[in-house]
Amino acid sequence: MSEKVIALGSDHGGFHLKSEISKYLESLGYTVKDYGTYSEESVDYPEYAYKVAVAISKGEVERGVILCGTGIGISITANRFPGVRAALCWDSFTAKMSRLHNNANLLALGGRIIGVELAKDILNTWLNTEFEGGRHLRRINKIDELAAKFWKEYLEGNK
Ligand SMILES: O=C(CO)[C@H](O)[C@H](O)COP(=O)(O)O
Repeated sequence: MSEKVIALGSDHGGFHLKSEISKYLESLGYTVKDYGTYSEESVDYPEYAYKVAVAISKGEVERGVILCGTGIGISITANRFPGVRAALCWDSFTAKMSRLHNNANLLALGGRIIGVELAKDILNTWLNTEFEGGRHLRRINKIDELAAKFWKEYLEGNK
């Protein structure tokens, strides 16, 4: 597993920007693992969020970029999976904070909102900002701890 591998996934609404991001990442020396979709034909974003989120959750890839028309649906879906921290960002400040404080392992973008040059700016900041740790580590650990607690109690209550 390498930091230099970036997973990509989108629906049709994010397909165009995903293609541009893929070329840009390769030009920067990253290896792109593209989980689709591969055309502008209409598809359902949860399927592509699932593919990328599972790869992150299982530790097959460390970081990735997911896109739909707004970035909302694909990030909502990805955040259902353990260990996934998908951040919907719209400028370099939100991208920077998503790394510093949230250790976001998925960057979510709106393909119908963000232009190519802005996306490159966001991506550069996101790829090159390290997690601060400290109090933020305690907080991000609580995300999965509380979700696991909920599911344990829920499943025990339904036995
Ligand atoms: O942004 C999205 C989800 O948050 C989708 O890309 C969007 O809903 C797709 O819409 P349509 O089927 O009308 O192309």
